[in-house]
Amino acid sequence: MQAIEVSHLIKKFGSLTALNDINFSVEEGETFGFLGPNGAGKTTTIRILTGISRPTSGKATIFGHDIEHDTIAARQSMGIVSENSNVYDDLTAWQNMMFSAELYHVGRKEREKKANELLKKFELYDRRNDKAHGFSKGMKRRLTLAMGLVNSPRLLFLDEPTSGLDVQSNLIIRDVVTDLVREGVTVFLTTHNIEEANIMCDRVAIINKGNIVAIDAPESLKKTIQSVQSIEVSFDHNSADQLDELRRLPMVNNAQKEGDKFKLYTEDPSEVIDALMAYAHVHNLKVISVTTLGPSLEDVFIRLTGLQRAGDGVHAID
Ligand SMILES: Nc1ncnc2c1ncn2[C@@H]1O[C@H](COP(=O)(O)OP(=O)(O)OP(=O)(O)O)[C@@H](O)[C@H]1O
Repeated sequence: MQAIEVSHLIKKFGSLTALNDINFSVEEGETFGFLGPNGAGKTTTIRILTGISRPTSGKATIFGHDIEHDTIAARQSMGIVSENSNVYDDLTAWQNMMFSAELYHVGRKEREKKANELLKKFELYDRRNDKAHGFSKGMKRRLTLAMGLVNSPRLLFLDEPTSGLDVQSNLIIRDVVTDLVREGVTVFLTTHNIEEANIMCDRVAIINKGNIVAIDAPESLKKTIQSVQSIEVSFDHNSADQLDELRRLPMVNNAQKEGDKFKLYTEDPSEVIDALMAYAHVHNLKVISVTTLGPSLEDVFIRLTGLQRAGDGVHAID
C-alpha cells in the first residue's frame, strides 16, 4: 500500500501559486526526503498532507484515506514533528508527553509505558520532572519528536528535524529515525540539509518554486549529472590570491575553498590535475592531497534549482 499519494495538488495564496500541480507517492516503509530552497513549498505540502491546510485543488491520501474528506482516519496513523516546537514551556517533559498522549487518544496504561520508553530513547528521562522552560533547543526538539511518536505512528512527518541543532541532539534524532525505519515506519522529511537527505533518504524529491523538478534515489540523481566532477586539493601553504588563481586554471568551471582544501569543478578532471601540478610547481607549493570526486547531491540540487554556489554554501541567485 502507498503511505502517501499526492495527485495534481495545487495551493494558491491569492495570486501566488505555492504548489503548482504536484504529483508523487511514498511507499510504506520508505524514507522520503523533500528538498528545496526557501519558499519552495515544502511546509505548504506538509501542512496539506497533515490536514492543517486545505489544497486549492487536487487530492492527497494517507494509507488510502483522503486527507481532506476523511481527515480523522488519515491522521490516526501519523506523527507530526514540526520545525516550530509544540512543547509547552510551563509543563515538565513528562507532563508534555502526557498531554500529547491524551491528544492522540493513547490509553492511560499505554501512555506511561510509551512516555518512559521514549524519554529514555531521547536521553531526556533524567530531566523528565523539569519544566521544558529551561531546555536547550536540541532538548526541546528531542522532546517534540518524543511527543510525535507517542501514538506509535506508521507514518512520521518531520519538518526540518535537525536544523540548527547541536551535534548530540542531531545524532540522537538520526539514530532514532534509523531505528523507526528499521521497524517499518514510513518517514517523510523536509530539509534544507542536502547531506542529511543524502544519508537518510531512500528517495528524494527536489521542489523549486512549487514544482517538483526531480524525484529519485540520491545515487540515481547524481548519475544524471555525471559530467560534473570535482577535484579536492590541498597545498602545504595557502595565500589570499590562491582561490582566484585556481578559478582561472584551464577547464575549471568554478572553485571554492572548503576548510584547508580547494574544490575545483570541471568536466575534465585529468586536464585540471595536470594544470594543478604545473600551478604548484610555478608557485613553489607542495600538493598535500588531491582527490577526484563524483557529483554530489548538492551539485544536482544546484543544477535543478538554478541556485548559485557561494563560499559558505548555496544561495539563491535572485
Ligand atoms: N499563509 C500564507 N499566506 C501567503 N503566502 C504563503 C503562506 N504560506 C506560504 N506562503 C508562500 O508560499 C510559498 C511556499 O512557502 P513554504 O512555506 O511552503 O516554503 P518552504 O519550502 O517550506 O520554505 P522554507 O524552507 O523557507 O520553510 C512561499 O512563497 C510563501 O511565501
